[in-house]
Amino acid sequence: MALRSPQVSSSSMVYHHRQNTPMRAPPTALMRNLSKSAETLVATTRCGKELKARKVRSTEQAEGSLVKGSSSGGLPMLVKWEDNDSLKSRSRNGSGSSRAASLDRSTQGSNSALSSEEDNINVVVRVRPVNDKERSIREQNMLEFPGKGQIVCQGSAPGQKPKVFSYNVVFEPAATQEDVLEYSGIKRLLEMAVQGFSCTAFCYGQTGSGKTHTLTGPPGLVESGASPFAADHGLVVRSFVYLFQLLRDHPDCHFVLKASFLEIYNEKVMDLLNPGTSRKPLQVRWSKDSRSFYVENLFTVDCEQLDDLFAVLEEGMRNRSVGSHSMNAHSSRSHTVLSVRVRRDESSRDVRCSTHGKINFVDLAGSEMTKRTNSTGKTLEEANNINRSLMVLGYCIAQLSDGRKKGHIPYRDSKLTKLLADSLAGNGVTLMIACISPTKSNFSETLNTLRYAARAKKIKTKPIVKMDARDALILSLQREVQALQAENMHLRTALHVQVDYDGEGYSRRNRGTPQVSANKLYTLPQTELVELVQLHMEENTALRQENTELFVVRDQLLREQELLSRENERLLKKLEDVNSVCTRSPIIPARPAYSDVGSNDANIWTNRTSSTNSVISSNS
Ligand SMILES: Nc1ncnc2c1ncn2[C@@H]1O[C@H](COP(=O)(O)OP(=O)(O)OP(=O)(O)O)[C@@H](O)[C@H]1O
Repeated sequence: MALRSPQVSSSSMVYHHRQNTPMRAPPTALMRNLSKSAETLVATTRCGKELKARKVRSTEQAEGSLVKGSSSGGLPMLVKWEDNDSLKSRSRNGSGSSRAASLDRSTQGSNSALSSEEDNINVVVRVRPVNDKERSIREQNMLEFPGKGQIVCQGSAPGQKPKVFSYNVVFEPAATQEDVLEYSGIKRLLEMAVQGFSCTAFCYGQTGSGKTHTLTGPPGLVESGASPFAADHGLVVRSFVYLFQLLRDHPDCHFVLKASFLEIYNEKVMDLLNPGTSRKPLQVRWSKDSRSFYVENLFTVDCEQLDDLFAVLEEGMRNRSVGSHSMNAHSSRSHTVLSVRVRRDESSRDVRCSTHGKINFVDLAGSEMTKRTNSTGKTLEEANNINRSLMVLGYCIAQLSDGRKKGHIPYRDSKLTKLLADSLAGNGVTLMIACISPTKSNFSETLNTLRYAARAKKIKTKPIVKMDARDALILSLQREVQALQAENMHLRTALHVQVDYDGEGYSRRNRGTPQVSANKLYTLPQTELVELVQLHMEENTALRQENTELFVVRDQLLREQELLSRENERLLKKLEDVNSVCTRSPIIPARPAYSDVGSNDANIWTNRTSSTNSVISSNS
């Protein structure tokens, strides 16, 4: 197994987060599969930890091709998000246990065909508690939670009607970080990332509404190197722990994890794991192969242990741009994207197949009313850039959610939307966590966020599994061969053609594709792989030809059968005519008949009238 067996059960987990142990070099199995242009770089974090990373010219392009609507052993059937009614919102007293079961269903059906059905973006809302400042000025609470994923916003002016919104789940102010892990649906995303899907969880909302708190906890917690089991840790650390649990549950698979962490600051993409002295921005490019945007030359860290993922998070959190304004002392001044790529190598039958899943955690900078945040100078410039990119995001969401409009979606108008394009309307699985504040002074921003979130709920994506082109080809050819063999067998049986089945396959004249074991397939040189693919293609063609011939024979037989039955009908009709003539004649005996049902001579031809006839003749 490329990945070292993780030790993550809450009781047995060993956590070395603050130790200065260097990360392990990438396993040799991985080295072979990386592009030759990749170079290994070593960076040292501020706490002295080595981040050994591979800088690949095009991380996305090296990832192989897409397989739509196909299945491989172990891929999950896509399950629709639960409807609103089945997911109760978290109550103030902390009850909410019934939701776990309904979300967990998504992991079932692991042998079913992978559907390419559309999937709605899952939208949950988290309401932060009233803070000390708001409490000190006795700010009014504007929100009510009637349950069933609903939020009621009281009218801000007298006589104004309350507005009701509904979502998949609503986390009330009393909800804990653990509740968000359990009931937001993030576990499903992680499970799907392990299965090969591209998944994204992003937090959206106004400044100070709790986005960073939801993802990484209170300010400074991650950087302080707190235990991974600290109650305040956000979704990211909790997801890392859950991810390693999932990997441990698949001992038959090889996993390779790679992580990257970037921020979009003033419309420039910066590498948070390799900030360098000059903070040179990275380019966002379009990949023709994967048909998505990617960041060129992004630092990617091989993560063999849970500890490695924590180091990546900690380093990125130290390097991200944070500022202060009147609404948030630790305000994110950039959008950040933390990505963990999960490569899974699995052997099923004779095929070794690799899937490339991904989980992105996106912490968006909050929208700001610059008047309220009293922004000036640098903070004002940051706020303008943040608001501009969020406006483009909002426009894309509005366009995508309107099923009637099929027009242009302006992804290219900002770096943020370029990088989120695939999550919003592409081939990914997406969770949006809309963060809001409950107080009256934030009312209009809260309404805006709730409207955004309601729109996002209507967006559909079409999740697909990413596989290596070679694996995808061999897998699909083998499936086709199997389907054709089954058809062949069926046709031969129907036509009573002799079939010699030897346990491995049917005895065939020209077919002799070698059965290569899973391990051997992996070690085969390129030339032999090409030969194997060619053999499969030849076998395919031969089976197709034979099946076509069998179909022709079957059609001929069907035609003959039809002719025969017509002839039968004609003869029967003739017999009827003869019989009717006979019954009309007093001297000719009537047609033969079956003997009475139930008599001992059932189904034996008798001629009831023949005895009568003999009587008649004797009488005459
Ligand atoms: N659910 C919560 N429980 C307790 N404290 C919270 C909660 N949500 C937010 N806070 C606190 O409120 C403050 C602001 O939250 P946070 O920095 O996460 O907001 P933000 O939406 O990320 O803001 P910005 O967009 O400006 O970065 C922080 O001190 C945070 O710890």
